[in-house]
Amino acid sequence: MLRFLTAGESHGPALTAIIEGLPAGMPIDVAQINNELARRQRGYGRGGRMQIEQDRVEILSGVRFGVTIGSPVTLVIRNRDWENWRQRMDPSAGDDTQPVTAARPGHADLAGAIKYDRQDMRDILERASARETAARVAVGAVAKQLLQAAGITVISHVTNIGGIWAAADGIRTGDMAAWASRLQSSALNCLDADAEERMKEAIDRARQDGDTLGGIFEVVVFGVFPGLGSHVHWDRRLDARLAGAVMSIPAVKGVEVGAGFAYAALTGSQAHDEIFYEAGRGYYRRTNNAGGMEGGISNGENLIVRAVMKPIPTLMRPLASVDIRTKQAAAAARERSDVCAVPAAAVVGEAVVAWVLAEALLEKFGGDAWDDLQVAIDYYRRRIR
Ligand SMILES: Cc1cc2nc3c(=O)[nH]c(=O)nc-3n(C[C@H](O)[C@H](O)[C@H](O)COP(=O)(O)O)c2cc1C
Ligand SMILES: C=C(O[C@@H]1CC(C(=O)O)=C[C@@H](OP(=O)(O)O)[C@H]1O)C(=O)O
Repeated sequence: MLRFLTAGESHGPALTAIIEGLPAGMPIDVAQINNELARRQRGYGRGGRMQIEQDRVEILSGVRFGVTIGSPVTLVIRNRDWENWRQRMDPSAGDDTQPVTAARPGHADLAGAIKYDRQDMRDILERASARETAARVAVGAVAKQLLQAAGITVISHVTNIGGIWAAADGIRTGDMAAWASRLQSSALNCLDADAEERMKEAIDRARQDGDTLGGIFEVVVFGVFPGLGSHVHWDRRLDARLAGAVMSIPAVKGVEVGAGFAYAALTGSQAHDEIFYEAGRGYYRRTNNAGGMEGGISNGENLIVRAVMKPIPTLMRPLASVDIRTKQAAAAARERSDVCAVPAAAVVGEAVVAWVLAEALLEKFGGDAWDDLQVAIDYYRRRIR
């Protein structure tokens, strides 16, 4: 069984992840993990924190000479900002003279303070912060390396920021490598250069107004063979597991698979992807409204998962709130913050999708030893050809 936990506060010393259940003998490329961490830090509209951090992973266990040995793998990402927060975040001593008491609508502050009986909402926001997604991207980067060996690649792109749509339909069927290299040069992880300019202007306007923006990103998975996930029980359905994983990204409020909510306006004959067969190629579809999954099982087409991110809750022109000490009206707390983080959320989306697929892959093929896994995948590929 493949599983992971993360720990760490946003302004604490470090983020930590422990991955258990990786096959022994799997090569781990640290540079590739760091590349994913750097991708998550990019994106027009991010705040001052990303100028401070230069996320890099350290591996503390489970790997020798670049290869897994079957024991739990510990990943650590140190917070450079910790030096500036020691006084207020030290685990053993210190005293915060600036408690956060005016809850930000849209953040975890108030609900978390009530639930955990905290008078300083920093005790909540430090862990609710999407800083945690750096650890998940490191974990996802390891999952991506596992998937690579099976020929599966996960990419993402931004389709909407602040209501501005980017044209990008071709990516769902085209050449993955070409899309990936085009996305590399985009400030917003977006394929439509005109839309990107308008999105950047909208982000500038929001920043000037003390406001924030959300948007939509899409994750596309190339090279998936049929048979990951299962129809036999609710918690084995691949679509359900992917939706849950993507919904767990802070600020994600909706997830679609394939045609998603557009299905409402289609008839059955328009909606479903007709089945064809060609010797050598096998079964295939000319459309992919299903987003590569039927009955909770991958069907061999590209996986397509979209998610909407709500606007960032911390506003420089704060909304009305209440001070939890006095119960008097107060402007919501202001902290250094992003104006828009949809491109970063898209990279996190790739990571969580990669993780779910890695889990499903090992469930299907077993995962004690790297070479056993390759043999099992090769056999299966031959069988379904
Ligand atoms: C990559 C990323 C960066 C984020 N940056 C900020 C930020 O700078 N300020 C903020 O208030 N919220 C930010 N958020 C959103 C909050 O973390 C999120 O809204 C909060 O944890 C409440 O959770 P919920 O929106 O899922 O209810 C970010 C989210 C992501 C995915
Ligand atoms: C630190 C990250 O994102 C943070 C997510 C976040 C939030 O409230 O979710 C608030 C901001 O943190 P800070 O208050 O330190 O500026 C973001 O920068 C990161 O993505 O690595």
